[in-house]
Amino acid sequence: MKIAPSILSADFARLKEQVSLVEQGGADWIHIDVMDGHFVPNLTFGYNVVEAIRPHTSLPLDCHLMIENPENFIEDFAKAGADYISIHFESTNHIHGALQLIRKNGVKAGIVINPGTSIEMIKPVLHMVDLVLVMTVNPGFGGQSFLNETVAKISELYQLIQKHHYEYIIEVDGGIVPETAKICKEAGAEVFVAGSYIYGSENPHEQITNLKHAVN
Ligand SMILES: O=C(CO)[C@@H](O)[C@H](O)COP(=O)(O)O
Ligand SMILES: [Co+2]
Repeated sequence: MKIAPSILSADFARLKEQVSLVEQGGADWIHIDVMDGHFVPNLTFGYNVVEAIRPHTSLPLDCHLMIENPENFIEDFAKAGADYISIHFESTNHIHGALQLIRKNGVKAGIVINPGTSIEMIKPVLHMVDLVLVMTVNPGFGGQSFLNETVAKISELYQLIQKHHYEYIIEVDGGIVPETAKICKEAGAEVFVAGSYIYGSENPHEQITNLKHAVN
């Protein structure tokens, strides 16, 4: 089980320290939310932030691209030091090619499924991903409430791994606190993204420990 703090809720003026803080607190991955103001109604940062963070942590950098036509930036994120690049099914007309391009650049490939997207849509690419990121809120903002109706999708994705021997792991993102993390873990999730629960606290270390206890 892996805990992936999302720097979306970190203090951007002290990003280097904020990344070290969660690394020392037991985080397993660093989750990086990239938003373009088109695919989602919010704007964050680009691959230059990945490049800036890379020398300051040994943890895998998990890049969640909420951008239109992500294929245009995959090489840049790979060169910047991304370990995982996850793209939304709806963000490109060429999902198959974009996922191929991620792996071609030596990076692990993830597909992201929105609360309103059915598993049926992503079935044709499940054999070619290392990760399926299940959005447990609508993408675009931190601090939203967990959507219970997304849990059935985690279970379905987990059953598909058993049935077809797929190699992906399941990550959940949005509204993750110990209670919701436990529900997702029981459904088959292995990676738990948390932004406001960790960085919104005076004691991020304690919050990471709470999440670990809930899922281990
Ligand atoms: O991708 C996103 C939001 O679009 C997330 O990664 C958020 O950063 C999660 O924030 P919390 O719900 O944990 O506050
Ligand atoms: Co995210």
